[in-house]
Amino acid sequence: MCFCNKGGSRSRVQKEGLYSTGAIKTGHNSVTIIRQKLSGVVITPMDSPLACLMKASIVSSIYQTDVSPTKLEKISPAPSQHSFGAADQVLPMYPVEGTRVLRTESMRTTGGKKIAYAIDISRRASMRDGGKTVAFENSASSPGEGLGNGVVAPTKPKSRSGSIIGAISPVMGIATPGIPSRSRPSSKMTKYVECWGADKPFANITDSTLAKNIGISSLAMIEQNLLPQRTTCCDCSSNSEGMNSVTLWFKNSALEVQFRNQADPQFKYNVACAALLFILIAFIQLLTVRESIVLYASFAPTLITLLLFVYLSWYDGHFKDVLDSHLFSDVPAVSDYADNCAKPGQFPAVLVSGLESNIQNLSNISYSVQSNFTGHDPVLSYHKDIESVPSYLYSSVLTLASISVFLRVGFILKLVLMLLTLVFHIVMFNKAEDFKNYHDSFGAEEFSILPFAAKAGLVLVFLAALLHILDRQIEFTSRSDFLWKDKLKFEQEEVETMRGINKILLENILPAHVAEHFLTSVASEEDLYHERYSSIAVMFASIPNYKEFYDETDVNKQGLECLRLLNEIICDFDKLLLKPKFSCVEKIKTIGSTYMIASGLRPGKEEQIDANRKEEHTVAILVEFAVALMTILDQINRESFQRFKLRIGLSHGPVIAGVVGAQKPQYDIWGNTVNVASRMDSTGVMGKIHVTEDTAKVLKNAGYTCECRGPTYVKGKGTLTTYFVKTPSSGNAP
Ligand SMILES: Nc1ncnc2c1ncn2[C@@H]1O[C@H](COP(=O)(O)OP(=O)(O)OP(=O)(O)O)[C@@H](O)[C@H]1O
Repeated sequence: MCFCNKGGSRSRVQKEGLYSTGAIKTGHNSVTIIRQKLSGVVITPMDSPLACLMKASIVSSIYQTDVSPTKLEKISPAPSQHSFGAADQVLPMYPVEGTRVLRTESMRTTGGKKIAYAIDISRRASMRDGGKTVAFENSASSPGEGLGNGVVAPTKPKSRSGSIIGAISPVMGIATPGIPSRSRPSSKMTKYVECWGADKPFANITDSTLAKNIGISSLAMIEQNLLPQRTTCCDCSSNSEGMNSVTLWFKNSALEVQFRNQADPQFKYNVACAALLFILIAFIQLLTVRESIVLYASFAPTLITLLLFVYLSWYDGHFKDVLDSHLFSDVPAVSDYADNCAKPGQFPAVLVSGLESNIQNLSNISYSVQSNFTGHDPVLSYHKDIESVPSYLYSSVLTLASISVFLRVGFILKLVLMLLTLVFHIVMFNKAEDFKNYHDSFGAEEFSILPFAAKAGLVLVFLAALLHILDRQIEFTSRSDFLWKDKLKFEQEEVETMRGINKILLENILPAHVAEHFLTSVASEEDLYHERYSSIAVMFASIPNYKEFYDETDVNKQGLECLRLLNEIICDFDKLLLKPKFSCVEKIKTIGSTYMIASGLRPGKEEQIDANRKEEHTVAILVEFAVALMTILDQINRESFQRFKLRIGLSHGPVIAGVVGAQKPQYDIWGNTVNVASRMDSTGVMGKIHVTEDTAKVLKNAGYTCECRGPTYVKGKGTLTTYFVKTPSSGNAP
């Protein structure tokens, strides 16, 4: 096998980001092979500062000394000096810049034979840097020094959960990516886990306790950080974090843009109310003011415009299509209105209120002014005119109120509009002859020193001031609300992440459908979780010669290196489970070096398939899985110079599945089928799939060839006729 990364060469190390190989070979030949392998390693330098630091950490972990990046750079390449001698020989270590990090464990002795194995730790230490790796070649030295002494770089097994937690750790505040935190849980968390009982594991995982706690902490956070301590309009700005004290704009411009672009679901109601108000004011004025063509002409355009905007705001989606397709396709401002109208601070909003407030009043007042010049039968209409003067004031009041209430823009723009309205109205009041007449007729008794126009102006100024204060207060509240929601959204995301982690953790230790049960179950449901299956397939795949490999010596850190290799094997087996084809295969557990799996454990799945076909499928898929396991192990053997072989036992039939345990609940299956499958393994032959007669029948129906083994004594069952399934490796593929 070649480690080269050229062309289509099959390098397991390069294909998968996680690997260490171990090799046990006997005698000098094996060592030579290792040497050949090592000299074929791809040389790829790491050049970034981060890479240098990583190099340093790797080197220091290998040497167990502090190696700085500078020191590392000084290490000269000497690939030609690989030295592999006799098994016990002390070999020098040469860090080779640009080659894969490799360690050659010192030789170990098993059964009088000298054994060596090499461990590639480059991937395990996650030393990848843009596809480049650094390599060190080493061999044995005295115990306690260098690589040859069996000291292993402190690499972490990359578990599924580990990687997941690592991936989400920034959100959760877990510092080390990819490494599950093993720190003691907080007392709150401990109490929470203590609720898990034998009868109800994972209890409370979805109940409201956690949510309540989160809710309380949210409220506390809101009180502390968001809600102003004193919410009077005068000092609200001083308490506002992140807001300009005068304009109340957010200091963060992105947040400001976000705030301004918020959709306003109330907009259409505001437009409708503004239109209604206009119609009412117009109606009142029609009753009080002398009718004339000028009056009607001044109302008409405003009314038409307002009604158009009401229509647009209520039927925006539909009308936008019409606008785009036919009427106003050349007028972007109009055709875009449908999109914009729901956002406060947009042009149409200003226009609506502006039109409504000003045109209507201005037209009325200008009519009043104008009536003095047109001389509309002054004798007859004199009394009517001066009696209608207060209605101008009331209309102005309503105008200011409509600007304040219905106009969905910032309070500053509202203030500007109100000031403009005020100035214009006061000027018109002063010019209107009717106001003077009214003052002469009715206003002389109270504050006669002030003309009625001035009194009206004062009223309007006070009103505008009051409305402005209210506007400011409302805007402050809505901005605080926006900030609050923004922070709450962030916290909500965290809660969602927590839920996600819960789910992932559960799904990592339980089959997905069982995890789902615990995540969604309610307290009233049955306490002990269990399922009965009439026909599932169970498989035990053991590596009998792993026992020979396993050894507890100083060289392999009291068995740690052997365990590392087993972990690699199991991890690779686990990866198979992720294939869609094996989605119905469930890993139950590992027992020592035995891998226990079952298929058909998903209630409700494949219901469309009839019972016989389902049975065939569950058994056949396990055989396929077994073949895949064998292929994987062969590959590992090739790369790590091992001779591991799988011995597989398979059976099918009814089982009962359930979750047992309180603090560490475990999903498991029980029944005669499981016992028999286990016995098929223990009485089986290395490299073969051993099955019962019933299972062999099912497999034959599914198209597999089974070779009768003959009567086999099975403890607890007596003598059974058993079969070996023919697989590609056994020469006769089905
Ligand atoms: N859920 C399970 N997980 C792992 N192994 C199991 C399970 N159920 C049964 N086995 C294994 O199946 C084998 C057969 O079980 P059985 O109950 O027939 O015999 P036993 O007398 O309990 O086992 P032994 O004689 O090996 O001690 C046992 O070795 C047992 O460990």
